[in-house]
Amino acid sequence: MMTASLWARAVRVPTVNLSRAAATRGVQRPTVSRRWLSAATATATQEVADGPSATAPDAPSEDTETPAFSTLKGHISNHTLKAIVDKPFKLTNMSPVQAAVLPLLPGLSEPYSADSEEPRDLLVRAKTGTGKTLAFLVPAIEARIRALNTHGEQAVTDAGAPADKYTQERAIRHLARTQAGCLVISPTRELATQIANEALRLSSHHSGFEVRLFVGGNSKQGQLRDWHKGRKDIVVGTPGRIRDILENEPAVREGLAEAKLLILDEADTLLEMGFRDDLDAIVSMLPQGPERQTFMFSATVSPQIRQIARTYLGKDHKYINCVDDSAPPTNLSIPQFHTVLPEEGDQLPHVLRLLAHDQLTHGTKSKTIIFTPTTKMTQLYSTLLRNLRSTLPTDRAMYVHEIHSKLSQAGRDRAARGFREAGHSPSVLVTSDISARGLDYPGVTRVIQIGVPSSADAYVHRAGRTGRGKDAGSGRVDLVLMPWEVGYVTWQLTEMPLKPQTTTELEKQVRELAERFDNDELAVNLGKARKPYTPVLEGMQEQIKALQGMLDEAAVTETMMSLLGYYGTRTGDLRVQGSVVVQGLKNWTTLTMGLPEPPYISANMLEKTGLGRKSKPDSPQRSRFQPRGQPHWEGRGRQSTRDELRGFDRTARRQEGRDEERGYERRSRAYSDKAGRAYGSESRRYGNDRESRGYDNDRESRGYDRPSRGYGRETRERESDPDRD
Ligand SMILES: Nc1ncnc2c1ncn2[C@@H]1O[C@H](COP(=O)(O)OP(=O)(O)OP(=O)(O)O)[C@@H](O)[C@H]1O
Repeated sequence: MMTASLWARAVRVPTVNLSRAAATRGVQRPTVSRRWLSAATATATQEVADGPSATAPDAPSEDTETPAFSTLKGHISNHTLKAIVDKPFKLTNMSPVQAAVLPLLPGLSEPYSADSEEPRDLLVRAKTGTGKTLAFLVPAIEARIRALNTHGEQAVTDAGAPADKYTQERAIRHLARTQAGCLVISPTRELATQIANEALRLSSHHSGFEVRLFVGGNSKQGQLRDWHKGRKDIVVGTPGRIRDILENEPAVREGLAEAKLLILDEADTLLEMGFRDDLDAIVSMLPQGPERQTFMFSATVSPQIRQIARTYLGKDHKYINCVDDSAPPTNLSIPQFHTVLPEEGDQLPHVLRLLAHDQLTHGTKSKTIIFTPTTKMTQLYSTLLRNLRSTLPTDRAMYVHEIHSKLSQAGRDRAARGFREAGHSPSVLVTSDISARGLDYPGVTRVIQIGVPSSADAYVHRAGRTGRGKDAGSGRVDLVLMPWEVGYVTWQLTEMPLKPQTTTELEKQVRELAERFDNDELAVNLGKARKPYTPVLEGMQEQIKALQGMLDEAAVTETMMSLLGYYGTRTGDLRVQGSVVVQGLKNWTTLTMGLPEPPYISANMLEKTGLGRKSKPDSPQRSRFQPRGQPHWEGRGRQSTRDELRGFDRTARRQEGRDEERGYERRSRAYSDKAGRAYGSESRRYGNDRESRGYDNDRESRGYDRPSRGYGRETRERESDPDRD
């Protein structure tokens, strides 16, 4: 359990004012002890909206300890408090963001009144993994309970009977089934599902409380059936699916038209252009402010986003900033390293050594998330790692999961569940940025980022997948860069506490750990790890070489094309010429992936990616490794080869090499046939690999505390539906 000292070390906690209404009812302000347990590394500020970025007048200026949840007694309902301090959460002390938000209750959860002078809308910024979900769900539940009770009491008054329990309960039941209490929007399906489950856990002692989930990728009909059947206390969803349902389902529109609380989690993402249309459409169908209360939460809130946020928030909203702007935005206690590879070919061995280092440090508890820039890269790397498990101490005991947008929703759910519940075997999750925000996988020991992140904020959120909640203070982050990516650290990640680590340093550390492991000197449980490991480590390069001989050329080509697109918009951030990126990626195909020569890149393609004029005719970089000639083995991404060729590369190919294109296509077809025979349907190849089948059977049935109400499991059986998120 997170100790008070850990939270206290992270920030100073601002005191907060109770609403006038609460104060007049004689509710006591929770006591906040004022004591620092150790030197502060950051400060929290609480600002009045539109005011200067200054510490709130009542923020403590001396050492402060975070308050215990028990101090909320009388401010929140006993049932909610029980869920927090007893089962299922069992928490003792509030995190800084919770200490800033929750003492605003009960005033914060009161229905709108024109007389109210307290700000009711919140914009909240707090570091990753510090419990923002609870900080917004507790007020959401409390507001719902309060609204239901008020409605029930009113019904009794209207009926003229002083204590008519039946009338009261009937009125509550009717309201709960017809009007939604709160709408929570999150950018990804996984995060929405996670929030829905947290809401169920937090409301588990409130009899009959129900949470509805609307996300893409799952059957809309099923979600609508659930909607019509049950209560609508809290509704959680992704923007696309919620908009779709609001626009096309009058019953849902009616129910949500009365939702008095709107919560945007990962608000900065939702306020970016990609989601704004959906968001505007949704907001137009909800009650308008000030009747509607709006909360926005994120770990990253830029001044621009703050400006946009004002459009959706009341003029007197409260900005609660628990991040010290003069300190790094990531969790300081997590060691963060960056490695600039001497050459592109060092990428795969370095990543494998990082995994070996993690296993030799954490044993079977090793749990790593690897972020890659694109979906294709995620597919390719997960395949590579699956086939290179034998180079690691735990050999084939390691599970490799993958999550990206090309996977069916059932596959995504299965992978997320498998990784979340991994406990007795080392696990790796290879993922695109779908998993960068909000997801709370317990016990992640390390985050590896291959290539530069899409922004400094993306770095913060990715890094925040480790060192969370009770694990704050543990974990590690590694950023692995190709030689020409170094400028990103200098120019874009200046605020991050990154330390350089060379490939040679890591190599030495892993070698030393391996020797200690072989000599029985490592106090770490590695299960049935292979011993001695040192010879395996020495043979790693050979194994990589052998695998390269079997790699699917088309998969590598497609991955490179996706990387061209990714880096095409980032040459400014990297401070390099487009031609340097192009050459670097060509080197990656030969030196890391072992192609005998780099794939052809058309002028058209270069233009489309913004990487400049037609690159010089391919100047083959000689691979250090084995040339081709061995049978293909698994072609990730092959399915879309023809589509992609049609999309951007085909014209050029037609102009400059019809024969080549025909050959490429022929190889592609031949491969597809072979793949079909070998692996059956695509879904079997991508979703039902051996590992998945292995853990699904026994883990499927487990769930959260209330299996019948947990989200995310039933999706496996349902048809994936191509609706927008
Ligand atoms: N007061 C607390 N003490 C200890 N652990 C807590 C506390 N509050 C929440 N947690 C746990 O901390 C973990 C992270 O919480 P949560 O997912 O809400 O973080 P977050 O701030 O929303 O992170 P992100 O910015 O990545 O979305 C969860 O496992 C949660 O149960």
